Amino acid sequence: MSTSVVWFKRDLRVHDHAPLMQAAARGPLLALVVVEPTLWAQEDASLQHYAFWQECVADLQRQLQRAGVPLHLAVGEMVEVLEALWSAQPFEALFSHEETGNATSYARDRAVGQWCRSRSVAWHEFAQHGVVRRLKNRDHWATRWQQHMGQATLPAPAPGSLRGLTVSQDSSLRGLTVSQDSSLRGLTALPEIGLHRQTMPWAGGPWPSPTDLGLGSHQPPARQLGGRRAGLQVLTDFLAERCGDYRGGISSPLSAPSACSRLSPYLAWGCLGLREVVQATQRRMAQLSSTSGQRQQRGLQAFMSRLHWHCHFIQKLESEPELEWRNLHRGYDGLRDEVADPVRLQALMNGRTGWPLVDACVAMLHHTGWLNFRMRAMLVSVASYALWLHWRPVGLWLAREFLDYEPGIHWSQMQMQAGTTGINTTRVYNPLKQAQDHDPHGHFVRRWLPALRRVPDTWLLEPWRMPASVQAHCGVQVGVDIPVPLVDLSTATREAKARVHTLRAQPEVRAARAAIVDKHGSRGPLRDRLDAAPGTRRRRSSAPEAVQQTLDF
Ligand SMILES: Cc1cc2nc3c(=O)[nH]c(=O)nc-3n(C[C@H](O)[C@H](O)[C@H](O)COP(=O)(O)OP(=O)(O)OC[C@H]3O[C@@H](n4cnc5c(N)ncnc54)[C@H](O)[C@@H]3O)c2cc1C
Repeated sequence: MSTSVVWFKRDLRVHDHAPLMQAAARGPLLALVVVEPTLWAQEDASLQHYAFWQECVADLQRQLQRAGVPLHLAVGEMVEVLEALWSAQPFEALFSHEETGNATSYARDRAVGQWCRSRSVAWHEFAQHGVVRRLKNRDHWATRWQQHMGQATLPAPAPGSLRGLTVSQDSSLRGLTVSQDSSLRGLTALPEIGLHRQTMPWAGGPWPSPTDLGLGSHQPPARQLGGRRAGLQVLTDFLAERCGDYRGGISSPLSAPSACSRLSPYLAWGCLGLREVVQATQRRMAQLSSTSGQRQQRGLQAFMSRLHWHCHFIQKLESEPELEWRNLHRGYDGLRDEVADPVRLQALMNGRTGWPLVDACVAMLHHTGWLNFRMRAMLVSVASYALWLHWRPVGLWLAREFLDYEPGIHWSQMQMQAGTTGINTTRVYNPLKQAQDHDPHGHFVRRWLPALRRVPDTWLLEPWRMPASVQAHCGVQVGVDIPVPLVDLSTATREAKARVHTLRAQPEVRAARAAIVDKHGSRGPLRDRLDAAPGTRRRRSSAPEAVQQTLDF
């Protein structure tokens, strides 16, 4: 019999949780979540993530309590927490899922590995989805994904079945220190650190306040609620009904909020395991009759391909952690200035670019914490081409705005949409064309931008062009109620595309593609589908460069 600590990170559930079950099979365990101030102080973290995380942790605590053990909350840097725990109650093993996180969590994991070796604690890490650690290239990756998803899911521990590890003296854990790195954003003094075992809710107790963690004050008023219970409701509802609208409904920002599954935050924080979602989807597909359930069947097939993409994109960051902050294809270094033009960046972040669909998307995102894929891609495309902003500062802002921020998907997608991977088709979304296609009657822009409610239909696409007489008639002033775009959209985009294409055509830039395809490109029949935007039509051509140049403008 041996004693273990089970460390919950972005896997906040007890179902299909290999670390928990393996630790339980060996003996008593201590279930642990940690508020790590350095992680929360990073520029990609925001208050909505913290609030959602707290809701997930509260739900996890209920799940563990049912299984017979309390959930322990510690506040501090992970190595210091482990050291304090170990001093109070030595343990032999640490169990957790592998995490493909940002540079800070990666460095933290390396430090934890070192600490474990120094204390002869065995660290057992388990794959949480189809991402493969230490992968050399993408050959056979899709087959491995299928195998992983096909394995039986682990049940939740039976009620009262887990044995807890008792820590003798909470007081002996006091006095942990927090990194005082002055570069940390707004980190102020933290409350006394220790190991706490109060029952939920922990309000006013050991949770550090958002201010303590430097997390700002904005919460999207209509964000999704955290926790497994909420995640299961969303899954059930999607599989039962909403999946019928998936195909055809996911591109328009009007239909997408209900046509999309809305599972992303629950997958990002691990309240639901990817394998259980894959298997629930397969079961539902088998249940649906081939005649009456055809629409839903087709929706679920398309949805399944996205579940595949989930891991395909996270794998990129797992295999190349640097893509979080530098171009995947180094030939694109220097293309855009890493220091963003502050006026353009602010206009984008404040939803004041002047292009109605762009500004409406920013307003919706700020209110809900969510946006559908096509609108995310359009935002990044406008930022990267028309506004010529580097993907890194734009990506940091969006990471904070997306409730479902998942570093592997996020940074891979940011680079793909900004055209710096070197292997993907350049996709430039024209926000005016997108508005015509996906919001032809202006319902979406009028919902999110009140000033446009008074603008006549004729001027809805380009309201800044309204003649003075029309402005006076509808009581909307261009330059005050409606911003004037900072650049001429078609000229700026044309110039941006020309710059990218000139660079791409250089022999050394072309030559470097092969190595990137080998490491990151999808293989076989999935190859094109995996990297394509949903609903994007592709030009058929056998010449790779011709495929690369396909433009959606
Ligand atoms: C610039 C940019 C940044 C993005 N950042 C994130 C992010 O931080 N976190 C995140 O989960 N998704 C991200 N996406 C992908 C996608 O937009 C979201 O997964 C999706 O909108 C979430 O809504 P949903 O769960 O209803 O999606 P659904 O369409 O119902 O898809 C189900 C699940 O499949 C996965 N998925 C769907 N689309 C993609 C995709 N294109 N690439 C990889 N996985 C996908 C997600 O896990 C999603 O929850 C980003 C896309 C872009 C263009």
